[in-house]
Amino acid sequence: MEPVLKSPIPAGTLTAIERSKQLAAWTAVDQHIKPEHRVIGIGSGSTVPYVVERIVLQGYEANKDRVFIPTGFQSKELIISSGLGLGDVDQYPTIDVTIDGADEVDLELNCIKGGGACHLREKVLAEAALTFILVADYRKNVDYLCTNFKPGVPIEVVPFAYAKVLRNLHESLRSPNATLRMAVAKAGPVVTDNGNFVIDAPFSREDMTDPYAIMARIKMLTGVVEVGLFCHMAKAAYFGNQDGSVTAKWVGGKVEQIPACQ
Ligand SMILES: O=C(CO)[C@H](O)[C@H](O)COP(=O)(O)O
Repeated sequence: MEPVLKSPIPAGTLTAIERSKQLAAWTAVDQHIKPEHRVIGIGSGSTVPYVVERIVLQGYEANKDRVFIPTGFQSKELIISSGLGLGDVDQYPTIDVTIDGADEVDLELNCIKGGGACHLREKVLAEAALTFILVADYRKNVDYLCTNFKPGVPIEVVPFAYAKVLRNLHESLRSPNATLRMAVAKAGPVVTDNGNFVIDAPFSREDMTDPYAIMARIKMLTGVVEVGLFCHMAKAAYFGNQDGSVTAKWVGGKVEQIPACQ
């Protein structure tokens, strides 16, 4: 039987923010996950379940020969519970399309990622992808990074180096408020899927005019595993808006307003 293209979530039960995440995710899937795509990267966060929701709605025939690569524990569980085929990036180092969320996206499609502490695997899957697409709600659509997302740039570090990297950030990299991310329902720091810690480092507007430069400097600090600044990687970013439309920003500067899909 052909799938019915509608959300399994009853209409009207989503908040405005959740609806905007869903709109972005659905539009990105409709535009970028095509029948010929066999290996698909699935990002992390609260927007990505809507990506998987729309992929599932493409139906059994479309999905039966596909492999889905997760960026962490959450997306692995999502892939399995949705009945999709699971693979890993060491088996599939070339991915057709990766779709992922973002904490903030600037005019040039540079973005902050790692709000969910998954940015190491997320960056590997973004780099492995022939096409990397971002999906987010309207709050993430900014001109400069660190505008609305106040925690700053997530930096994954090996545990024994965290104090040294914090000192480097405070003293040499102009991020005096960089802090170790603490867990909420556990005493002590957040531990990533890779067994590492995360530092959140806010940067000034001046530094965020050239996020690649600051990313390169942070990456050079010994003990840093990965930086949650993804520069010059995304082909397009989709933002769900409060009025039901979707804004698509493309690499090169083109901006489109897309009516909501049904
Ligand atoms: O980078 C991420 C996880 O490491 C997420 O993609 C990012 O935090 C966005 O999440 P959400 O869709 O919940 O806003």
